Amino acid sequence: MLKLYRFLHPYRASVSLLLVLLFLQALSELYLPTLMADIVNWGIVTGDSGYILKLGGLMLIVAAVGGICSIGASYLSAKASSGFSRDLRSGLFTHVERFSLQEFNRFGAASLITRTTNDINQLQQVLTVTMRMMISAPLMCAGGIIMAVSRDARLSLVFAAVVPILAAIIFIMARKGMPLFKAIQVKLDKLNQVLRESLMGIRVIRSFDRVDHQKARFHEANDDLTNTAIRVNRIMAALMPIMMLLLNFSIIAIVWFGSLRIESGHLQVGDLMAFIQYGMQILFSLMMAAFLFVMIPRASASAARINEVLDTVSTIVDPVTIDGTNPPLTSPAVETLEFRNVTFSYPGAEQPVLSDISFTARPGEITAIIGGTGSGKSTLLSLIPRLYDIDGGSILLDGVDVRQMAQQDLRAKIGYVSQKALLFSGAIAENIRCGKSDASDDDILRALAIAQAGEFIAERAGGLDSPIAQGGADLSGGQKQRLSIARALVRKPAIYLFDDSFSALDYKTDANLRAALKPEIANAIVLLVAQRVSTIMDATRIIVLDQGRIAGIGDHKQLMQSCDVYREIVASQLSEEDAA
Ligand SMILES: Nc1ncnc2c1ncn2[C@@H]1O[C@H](COP(=O)(O)OP(=O)(O)OP(=O)(O)O)[C@@H](O)[C@H]1O
Repeated sequence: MLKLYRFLHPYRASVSLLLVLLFLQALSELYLPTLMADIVNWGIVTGDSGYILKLGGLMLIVAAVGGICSIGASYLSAKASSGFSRDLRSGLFTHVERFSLQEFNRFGAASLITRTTNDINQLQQVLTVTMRMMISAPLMCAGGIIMAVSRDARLSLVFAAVVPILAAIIFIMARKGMPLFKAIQVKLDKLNQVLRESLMGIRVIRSFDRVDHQKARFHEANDDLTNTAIRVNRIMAALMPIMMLLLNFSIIAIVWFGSLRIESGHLQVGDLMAFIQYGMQILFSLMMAAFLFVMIPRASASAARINEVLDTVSTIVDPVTIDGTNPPLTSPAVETLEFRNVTFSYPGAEQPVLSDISFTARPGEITAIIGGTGSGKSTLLSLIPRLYDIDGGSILLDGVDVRQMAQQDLRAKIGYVSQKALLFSGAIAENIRCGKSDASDDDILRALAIAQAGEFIAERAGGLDSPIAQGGADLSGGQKQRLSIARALVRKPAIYLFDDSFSALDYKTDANLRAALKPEIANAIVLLVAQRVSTIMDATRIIVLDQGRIAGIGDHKQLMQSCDVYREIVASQLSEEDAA
C-alpha cells in the first residue's frame, strides 16, 4: 500500500500543514483536562470564583483553537485524499490504455473497472482516516499516558492491564477480517461482470427469454457478496461493544482505585477527574488505531489489486534507439506489406492459431482472406496494427519489422474496420474524427458519401452533429458498419484492413459501396476478410486459410484449379444460393 503513496507527493505541503494543525489540536485536547483539574482543585474547592472565571475563559480559548485546527485539518485531509484518488485513477487509466489486448484479456473489463473505482475509493477512505489519526492517535495516547502518570503513577497501572487486552482484540479481529476483505473485492468483480453482461446483452437475453436465468445469476453473485459483507460486518460490529465495555470497565477501575487513593490522601478530586479524561483519551486513541487496523486490511487488499495492474508491463512496447529515443517516423506511404513465415498463438493456447503465413501485398492490390469460422482471419488482420505481437517470423512494412516502429507511427498508416462495428457515445462527426482528429466537415461528408452513409445521416435531425447513443445502440448493424468504414476512410491511410466489414450490407448497398470505394483505395494496400465468395472473386490475390495455415493462395481462377478447400467453399455457397 505504501508504494501507492507516491501519488501523495503533489500534496506534500497540504499534508505538512495538516500535521501541524493536528499536532496543535492534540495539544489543546491534552491541556483541557489539566485546566479542569486546576479549576476543581484551586477554584471550586477553595471557592475562588475569580480563578474559576479566569481558567474557564482560558479553557474556552484553548477549545476554540482546537476546534479551528480540527476544521482546517478536515479540509486539508479531504483535499489531499481526493486529489490522491483522482491522480491514482488517471494514472491507472493511462497505464491500462497502454496495455496490449493480451493484458486486457488477463484482467477483464469488469475487474479493471472495479479496480479503477471501488478499490481506489477504499484507499481514499483509509487515507482520509490515516491522515487524521496518524498524528492524533499516537500523540493523544503518549501525551495522555504522560499526563496520567504525572497525576498519579500508581493509578496508571490500570492501563498496563487494559492495553494488552485491547491490542489482542485488535490483532484477532484484523486476522479474521483480512481474508474476508480480499474476498469482498473479488466478489464485487464477479457482480460487476454479471451486471455488465446482463446490461450489454439485454437484446439477446430478452429474445432468448433468458431474463430469469440472468436474474438468478445476478442474485447469486449479489447474495454471495452480501453474505461475505455480513460476515465482515459481524466481526466489525462486535468490535465496538467489546471496546466500549473495556472502556467502561477501565473507568470503573480508575474511579474505584482513584477513590481509595483520594481516601489515603495521595490524590485530589480534580486530579481524579483529569485522570478519567486522560484515560478516555488514551483508550479512544487506541480505539481509533483499532479502526484503522480494521480498515487497513481491506485497503491493502485493494492496493494489491491496483498494484497488480500498475506492475503489469505491456508486452507491446515501442522500441528505443541507442540514445534512448523512439525510432524516427517513417514515411506515411507504404510500398510493401509482407508477412514472412508468421506464427502466432494466443496466450495459454496449446496450438498456434496461425502458422507459417507468408505473402506480400502492394498498393493497388486487394488481398482477400477467406476461410471457415475460427480459421484465423481476424487474428491475421489484428497482427498488422500490433494488437498482438507474433511468436515467430516477421511482419514487414517496406522491409521494416512492425516491432521496430513506434506504435503511433505504425497505426497512423492503417485504417482498420473491425468485424464488430464499435462507435462511441457523442456526435456522428466526433465519431468519424476518431479516424483523423483534424478532419474538416467536408472531409467527413466525403467519407460518409463513399461509405454510403451520406443519405441516412442527412435524414437525421442535426446531421453530422446528431448524437449517437452509447455503442451506437440507436443505429442498425449496417449503419454502424458504414460509419466505421467512413471513420477509416477519413484517415486516407496507406493500408486498409476490412474485417468482414460489409457483412451487414444489402447487395445493392454493398455494390454501391464497392464501386465508390474503388478509386479511393486504388493506391492503398487493402486486406479484406470476407465470407461471401462473390465479394472477393475479383481480388488480386485470395488467401485461403484452413485451421491457421494457408491452404491456397492465388486469384479466383488459379484457386479454382489448384485449391480443394477453396473449391469446397465456392461449391457450398453456390449450392446455398441455388437452394435459396
Ligand atoms: N482473444 C482470444 N484469446 C484466445 N483465443 C482466441 C482469441 N480470439 C480468437 N481466438 C481463437 O482463435 C481462433 C481464430 O479466431 P479468429 O477470430 O481469428 O477466426 P476467424 O477466422 O476470424 O473467425 P470468424 O470468421 O468466425 O470471424 C479461434 O479458434 C478462436 O477461438
